[in-house]
Amino acid sequence: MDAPVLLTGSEGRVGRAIVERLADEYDWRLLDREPPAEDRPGEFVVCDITDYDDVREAMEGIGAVVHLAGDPRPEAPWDSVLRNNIDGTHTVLEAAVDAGVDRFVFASSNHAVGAYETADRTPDIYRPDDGFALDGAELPRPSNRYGVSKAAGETLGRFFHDEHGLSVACVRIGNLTEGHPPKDYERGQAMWLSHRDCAHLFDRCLEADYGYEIVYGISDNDRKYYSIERAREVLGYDPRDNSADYD
Ligand SMILES: NC(=O)C1=CN([C@@H]2O[C@H](COP(=O)(O)OP(=O)(O)OC[C@H]3O[C@@H](n4cnc5c(N)ncnc54)[C@H](O)[C@@H]3O)[C@@H](O)[C@H]2O)C=CC1
Ligand SMILES: O=C1O[C@H](COP(=O)(O)O)[C@@H](O)[C@H](O)[C@H]1O
Repeated sequence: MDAPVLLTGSEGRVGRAIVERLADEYDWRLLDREPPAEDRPGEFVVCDITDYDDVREAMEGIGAVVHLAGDPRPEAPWDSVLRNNIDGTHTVLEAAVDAGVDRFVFASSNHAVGAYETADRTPDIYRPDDGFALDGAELPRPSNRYGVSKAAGETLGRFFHDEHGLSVACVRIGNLTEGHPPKDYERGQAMWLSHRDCAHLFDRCLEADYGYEIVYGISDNDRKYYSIERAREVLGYDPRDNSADYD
């Protein structure tokens, strides 16, 4: 990717995991409603993603967008996810297409499919050797309003791909935890995403060729019940971490 990459939500957990590891790989333009707490590579834009004019200006000359900005709380109230996650994502997509951006990588979530974790399936699905698996082709089944907003973002991406030819990758991120998987939390261990694999996965989303994809953003955990085969096949994702290595 030779053109600059716009990453929204850069001051958050996922944004920092990506940019810290890929600082020299791309010409970054970082965006957040909060100013940077410390030096960041490239340019920095402080604006709210719901402000079309500001976002459109930030898109000038951009080749690809990594869209992370939003309310990440599973318990977030409807007014917040409606504004930040749904209207905000629509605004970023519209500004990207208007600016001629080629590629859009969207931070979706495990909560877009959380309701597949039914009482009869859990906790067994969080353990190795259980046969249940999701592969990204299944319908969304949100477990809360936040998950609804993430499923809406995926569908917005599908529309902008079909309508405008934008390459779109939706990454259903599991549980990003630095240094080791969550402790004493089987769900978190099943869907752990290490910082190293997170940066690698988003790097592949910026480099691979695809039209519209939904993939799972997790490390290669023995406990996983999300398949990462599509990410391997289409993106060349090759995770190096496994939550079982920390048992
Ligand atoms: N951390 C995780 O394990 C997971 C994160 N995700 C998703 O990844 C994305 C990033 O998550 P985190 O980094 O953990 O969240 P975070 O809360 O640490 O970072 C989000 C960043 O977005 C910014 N932001 C929020 N609303 C904004 C707006 N309207 N305009 C401009 N900036 C805005 C915030 O200032 C913050 O710096 C989110 O979309 C979240 O839903 C999905 C699954 C798991
Ligand atoms: O989408 C997200 O999911 C992770 C994992 O969900 P959890 O309910 O098992 O914690 C969550 O940690 C993160 O904050 C959220 O954005």
